[in-house]
Amino acid sequence: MSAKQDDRVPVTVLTGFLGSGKTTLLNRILTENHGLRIAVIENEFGEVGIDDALVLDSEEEIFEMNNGCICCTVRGDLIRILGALMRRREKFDHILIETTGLADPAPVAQTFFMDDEIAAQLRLDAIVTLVDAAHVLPHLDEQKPEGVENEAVEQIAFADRVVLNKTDLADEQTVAEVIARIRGINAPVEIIPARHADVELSRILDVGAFDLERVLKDDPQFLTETEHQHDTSVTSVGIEIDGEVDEGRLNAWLGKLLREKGADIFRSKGILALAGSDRRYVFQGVHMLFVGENGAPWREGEARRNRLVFIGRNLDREALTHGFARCVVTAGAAV
Ligand SMILES: Nc1nc2c(ncn2[C@@H]2O[C@H](COP(=O)(O)OP(=O)(O)OP(=O)(O)O)[C@@H](O)[C@H]2O)c(=O)[nH]1
Repeated sequence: MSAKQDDRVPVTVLTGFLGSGKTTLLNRILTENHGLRIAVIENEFGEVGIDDALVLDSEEEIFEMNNGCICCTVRGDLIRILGALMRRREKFDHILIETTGLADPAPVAQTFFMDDEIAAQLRLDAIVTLVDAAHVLPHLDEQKPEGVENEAVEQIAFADRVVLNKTDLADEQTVAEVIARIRGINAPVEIIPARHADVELSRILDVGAFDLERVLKDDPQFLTETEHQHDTSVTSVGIEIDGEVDEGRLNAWLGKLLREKGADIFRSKGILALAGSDRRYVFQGVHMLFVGENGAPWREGEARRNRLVFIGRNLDREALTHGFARCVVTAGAAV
């Protein structure tokens, strides 16, 4: 049966390492005029959830799963949300699942084959993996302890489509090297180069690309494997402090921090209240690169609460919390 004859609801799994551009692609999908009604399930890694504020307002239904990783601890929640969606299946045409940057897509994909009720109503359409052309190589090269998987490699191995994103940040030689590495992990995968995840949606949505036979050939245990081990050396530090932030101090602190520790700080993001501004300030960092921009205005009477998260290795919670607290100029209580 071809994907077009199959009347089950197609599901796209968006995966890719921390900071590779999943939310950017999600926002593109949510704002583009494709006529599809999409239900979105979002899973975020980090003690403090930021992505809910980064996903653009849209008509679509969005379910957040922030208290664990979709590929293990909250898989039960995923099944429950899918179950609830199936009971209202006439309300949407497509389901999109954004995994955390540290998720192994295999257990998420398994969900669509191991639960009979789900398998009868939903069809895994494709695993779409975002790859950050500028930052992926060191993550692919990381040596992990025995038995611990390399998530960046797994995400590419399981991809039905790779969106090779951030080609604006990498030179030609690096892009060619990244493509060769992707081919080495997953030879037949379609690779779509992109900037700011500007992909033609017809190349990634409703493409009928997930191929269970191919997966079983590469990984005969796919349908039976239940155990996998995460790299527990990657952790997160979340900070929530009320008050207003001095922009000069913030830039000096964050600039120095990411210059010195950017190899270990894989990802940073935050929603901040800058002194003198009535709009939220959104900052996003991937290793040493960071950008800040104004977001939506604070609502009347809303507490100016700064929320930040750092994800990486060897994070010094106290130094990060104190460093940020020194950028806050009006009195606030650390939470
Ligand atoms: N220069 C450049 N920046 C990009 C591109 N795509 C995304 N970004 C920026 O990279 C940062 C991370 O992008 P996100 O879409 O939040 O990445 P993500 O994969 O959702 O990140 P996690 O939440 O950590 O999993 C943001 O500041 C984006 O604006 C690109 O192609 N080029």
